[in-house]
Amino acid sequence: KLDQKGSDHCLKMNDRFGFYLTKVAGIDNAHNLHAVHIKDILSTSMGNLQASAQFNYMFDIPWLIQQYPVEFRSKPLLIVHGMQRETKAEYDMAAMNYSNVKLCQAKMEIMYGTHHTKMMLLLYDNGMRVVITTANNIHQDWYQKTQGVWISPLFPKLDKGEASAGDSDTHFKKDLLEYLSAYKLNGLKEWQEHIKQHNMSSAKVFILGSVPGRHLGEKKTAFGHLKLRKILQEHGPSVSEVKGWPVVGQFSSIGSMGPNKDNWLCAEWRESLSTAKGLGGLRTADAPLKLIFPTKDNIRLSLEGYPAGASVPYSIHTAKKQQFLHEYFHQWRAEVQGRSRAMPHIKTYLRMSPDSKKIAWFAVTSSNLSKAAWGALEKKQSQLMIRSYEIGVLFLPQMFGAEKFFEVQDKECQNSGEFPVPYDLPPTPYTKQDRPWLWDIPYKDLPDTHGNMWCPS
Ligand SMILES: O=C(O)c1ccc(Nc2c(-c3ccccc3O)nc3ccccn23)cc1C(=O)O
Repeated sequence: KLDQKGSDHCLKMNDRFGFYLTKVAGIDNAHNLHAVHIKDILSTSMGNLQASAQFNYMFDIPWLIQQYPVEFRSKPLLIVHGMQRETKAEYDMAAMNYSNVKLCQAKMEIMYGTHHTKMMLLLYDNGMRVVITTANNIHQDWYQKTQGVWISPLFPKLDKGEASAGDSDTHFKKDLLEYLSAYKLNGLKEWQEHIKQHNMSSAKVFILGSVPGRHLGEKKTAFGHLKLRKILQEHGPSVSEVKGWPVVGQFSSIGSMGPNKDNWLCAEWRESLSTAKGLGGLRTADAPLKLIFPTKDNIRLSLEGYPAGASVPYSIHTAKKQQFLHEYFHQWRAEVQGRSRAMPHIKTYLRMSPDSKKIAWFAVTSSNLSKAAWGALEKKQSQLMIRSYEIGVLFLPQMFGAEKFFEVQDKECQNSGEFPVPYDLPPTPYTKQDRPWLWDIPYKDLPDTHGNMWCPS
């Protein structure tokens, strides 16, 4: 269905970028025309599935199996997770009911890391697809939230002796293989082989991966925010073109980033996201930073009500150590996509023109605003320490035949060149009364959409 040029005047061209939002229940269906549900991704219209691999943080295994068409439910399924102890045992138990399901536990050797990566590898009889998303493999992540999905083109199988390594200008295949080999898991070897046997030259996005470790030397720029810095240094906009353009970060959780902005956020991290091509030494005036994170009232008045906040785990213990963040906060507003009340679990990052009509690049990823996900430089900046597994994709205009920048799509129907940014630009600052959503304190003053209060135990 996704490759069919629908009759609906808006439907065509929506696979230009391969970037979609998930369907949201309870809003005008006009806002779901370009959106996808997990059942659409796994449907027979996408290919005759032979086997699949599902990378994620949270799994409801029976629910996941139900999302496959009945004829695909007994195909080999590899589940890659990072759970340990009781939760690992729960997953092992749940999988026992399905003889076609195998589990693969990612090694979590650095404290506080998570296996956050949300990715599907789909092997068909005539090729394969890679899908990178922000949604967990549980019902509520695909029900009333704003989530992002990138669906690759169908990558054809390489002929046996085919010379070309089947890679793209963005080194998509090489970077995906480098990411998977970093797990050092025998259980992934067969999928690394499947990827080697397919022609991925049609991939126009860059891979942004994170793998736990202390990455140095050549590997220092292979993952995390230094990978993004490296791509922007080489292929990004020129310094003169984006001088003073704001960096926008949008996410659903926030890690601890030190007592002031210059520890990591407005130094190392913003340095990478505001990188431009050319005169490396030329320090552009610091790029303005706009951070989009739901307010308490965004959550309270959302389609789900306060329970949406269970997926926005920002703790008061962390928040009170970094009040400086507050000045950068902006509300969640997505009138453009009819999703102001569909709380964000998507994570996106972009560089926006001052008039907010253009963007120099766009990234969608599992990475929240945290050192665990993006990495933090250590030992006199000689190594990048990352705690979690993450993956995302970066869109650069020139890879999609756009002149210099992407025009921001400012209404539902997308014209060819416009990029469908999932929320309203420019972002709306918090009011004086607004507070960031904190998930571990009670809210008993005002009821939510369903008339309930929030009393976390
Ligand atoms: O995407 C997201 O915003 C996201 C954010 C955090 C997250 N981890 C997480 C963790 C945790 C466990 C171990 C070490 C670090 C941790 O943060 N404990 C909870 C509890 C409830 C919800 C999430 N929790 C998972 C996701 C996700 O949905 O994948």
